[in-house]
Amino acid sequence: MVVKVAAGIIVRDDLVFVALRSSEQHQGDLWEFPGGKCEVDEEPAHALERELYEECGIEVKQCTPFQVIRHDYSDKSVELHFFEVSDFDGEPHGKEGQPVKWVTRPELTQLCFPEANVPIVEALTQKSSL
Ligand SMILES: Nc1nc2c([nH]c(=O)n2[C@H]2C[C@H](O)[C@@H](COP(=O)(O)OP(=O)(O)OP(=O)(O)O)O2)c(=O)[nH]1
Ligand SMILES: [Mg+2]
Repeated sequence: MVVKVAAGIIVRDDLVFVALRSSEQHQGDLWEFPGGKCEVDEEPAHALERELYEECGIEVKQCTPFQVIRHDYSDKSVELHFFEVSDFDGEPHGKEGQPVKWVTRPELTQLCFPEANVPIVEALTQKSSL
């Protein structure tokens, strides 16, 4: 079974917002682009809006599909729908108590992300602008 996930690359002023997954979560203690699993029959864009409100307290105003990545971890297969989130209402924060930070794109390469995120970090650090 493949788990469908929506994740948001929240950008503002050339900074990207990232959150730390808790140790209890799958791929725990690694940095992530906030998001979560799509519910049954839920479109990824809708899941993105729902998850970013639940986890970061923002309302997405503008988002663009960025990349879809299918990845098989040893214990789980995921299909990650990444979106660029370029406009939103509210100030992103760790609404569920998770550590969060804004980083420059070069700084993304210094952080430990789940394996599936490697192509995303590469794309974000190679492009001159998102
Ligand atoms: N949100 C997010 N998940 C990622 C990223 N990279 C990556 O491999 N994943 C994986 C880890 C998980 O297996 C899955 C996302 O699940 P999640 O734990 O965020 O789901 P959720 O927010 O619905 O959490 P929960 O209700 O099950 O606790 O996708 C990423 O950048 N962001
Ligand atoms: Mg989540």
